[in-house]
Amino acid sequence: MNIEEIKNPQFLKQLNINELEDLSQEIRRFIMQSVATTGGHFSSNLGIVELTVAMHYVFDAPRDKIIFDVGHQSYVHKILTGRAKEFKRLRQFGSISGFQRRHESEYDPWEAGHSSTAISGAIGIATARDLNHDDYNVIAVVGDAAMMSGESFEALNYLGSSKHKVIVILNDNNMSISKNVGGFSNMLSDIRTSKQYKDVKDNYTSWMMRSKTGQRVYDATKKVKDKVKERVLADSAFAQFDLDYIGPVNGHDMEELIRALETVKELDHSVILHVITTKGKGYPLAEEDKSGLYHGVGPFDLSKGVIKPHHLHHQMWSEAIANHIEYLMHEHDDICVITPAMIAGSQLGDIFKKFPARSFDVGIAEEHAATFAAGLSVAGKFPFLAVYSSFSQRAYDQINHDIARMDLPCLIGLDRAGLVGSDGSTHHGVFDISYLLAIPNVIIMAPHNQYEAERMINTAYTLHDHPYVIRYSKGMIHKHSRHVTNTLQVGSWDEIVYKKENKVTVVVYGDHVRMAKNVVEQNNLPVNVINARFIKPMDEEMLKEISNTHIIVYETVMHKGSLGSAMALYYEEHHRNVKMDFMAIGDHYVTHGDIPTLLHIENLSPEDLLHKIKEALDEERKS
Ligand SMILES: Cc1ncc(C[n+]2csc(CCOP(=O)(O)OP(=O)(O)O)c2C)c(N)n1
Ligand SMILES: CC(=O)[C@@H](O)[C@H](O)COP(=O)(O)O
Ligand SMILES: [Mg+2]
Repeated sequence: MNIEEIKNPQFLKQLNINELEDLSQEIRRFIMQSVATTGGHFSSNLGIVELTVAMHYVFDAPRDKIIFDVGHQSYVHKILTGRAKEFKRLRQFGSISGFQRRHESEYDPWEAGHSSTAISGAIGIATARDLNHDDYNVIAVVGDAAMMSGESFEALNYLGSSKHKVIVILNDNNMSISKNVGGFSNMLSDIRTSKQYKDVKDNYTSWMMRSKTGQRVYDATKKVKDKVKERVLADSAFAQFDLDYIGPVNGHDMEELIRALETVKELDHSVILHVITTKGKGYPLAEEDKSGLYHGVGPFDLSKGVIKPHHLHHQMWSEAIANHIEYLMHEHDDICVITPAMIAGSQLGDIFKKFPARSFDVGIAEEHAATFAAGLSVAGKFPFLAVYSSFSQRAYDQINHDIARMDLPCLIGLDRAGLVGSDGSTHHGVFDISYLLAIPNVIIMAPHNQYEAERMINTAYTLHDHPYVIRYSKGMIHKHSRHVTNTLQVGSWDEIVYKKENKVTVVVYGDHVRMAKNVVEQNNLPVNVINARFIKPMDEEMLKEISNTHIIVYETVMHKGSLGSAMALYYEEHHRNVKMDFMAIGDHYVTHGDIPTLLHIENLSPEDLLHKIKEALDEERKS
């Protein structure tokens, strides 16, 4: 069959088990070839092929609502719902997102990108369904790592007492991006491997095979399961939530999956269906991957596998920051490192190998990560919390209430700050300055090169006086092997280009310092470039010095709550009438795509900055 010709999943209901299995293999091959060409989320989608085909065989989307938690594993769903042709331009500007998006399809009733929202959303939809006296099914497909995040537990707790039926499918591949962590994960492993469960599963599965209807199977096996529940499941989380549980079911056995889905479809109450899958199924290198190398991939050669590009002279910001933290950890044993499930993305692998006693992966639990850091700090440790800017939004109150209010010495590394590109609106790190500026005691830093980053980290550790935030993008920077040990004056800005007679000043920070310097120097413009490397506190001397020039503040964050807005407030409070232009993101979400294109559509390209500078120069000439 030509996968790209699939318009909707209705055809599945005419297929027999063998045909469904053959189709699954074709879809798996399509995903391998397509994602290895464009990049995207690879192993999660390879592992969920049969489950997604079986769901669309048993349920009737779009009337039945199928929600994928996070949504990075919804490629099979998108292929079955008429979007296969778009995979040539997956996650590119103007084409389909890598997550469920409601504007894309009626088959996407929900959308996400951040983890652990599916069950809460599903309960809301199911409640509305019953209030409207409607009767469709609501299915939330949740990965084992997403299941272990706070919001999932809040929702499960509520679901146990709610009369609005939701089918929760736990897609358990025992992997987060890298190895899953935590007590809950260990409990799932016990279920997955317990002898009692193996016996029941084998018998249960054969009972299910013989049955004609799911309900009879369910009734027939209920007694056995209650027995098993007493022995194996009694202490399992699901039993504690007073939620019914069915499984574990082999997530690559089409017949078993269909039987199980038909059973849960007929039940008159909420249920957790536990499905065991293999992340990366069908591509051995991905199946064996425990480090997250095949979770999110760039384009790669399937015959060779993902080869981590060795950046001889360049490195990602994450690497530069992690390398310097590691360098300090050798010297100072009070430094601890925390990550909420992003060891690979935050390049912390070496630190976890070298300092296992002082490195903590807390799973998808940004709230816990931040307050855990606060606890370490009050007890005399110096925590480095590495967290993506957009994921840190989950920990707003913990940073505010547990860290800043107690004014605890620590360092928060906000990775993926600014526009991230293909992950799109849920992942752009464009809100952190807005949410941090209002929080007292927090010091916000944005380095423009490795040396400045290392000096900032040294400053935070040496002064040991406040919570410091250092924000850096997904971009690459020049790699220096030598580490620096000196510090910076907190709140000091830096004159990259400065002449007293210049009438226009560009204020930038982070990656954009180099861009602005290039624009000014390549066009030979009489314009100052100021590196506002401390977003908070600002450099008040510098603010006064440039206040008689025409100031252009350029940043790739939301304008509301930006550095520019803080500067305008400062000048207003100090009764200085200053000409200011603001180049930042307006009151909307930025879609997915390559960064140059996104900058262009946001009027934030280097060309846009050049145009703004020329306008300001003209205005100054005329005045
Ligand atoms: C709040 C939040 N934190 C972190 C992430 C990054 N993230 C995306 S997928 C993922 C792992 C998901 O594992 P699981 O739920 O088991 O799904 P699988 O990929 O194994 O199918 C993580 C940590 C996120 N999307 N949202
Ligand atoms: C789905 C998800 O949230 C993560 O996989 C994220 O896409 C990782 O982003 P990076 O690729 O920037 O590490
Ligand atoms: Mg998983």
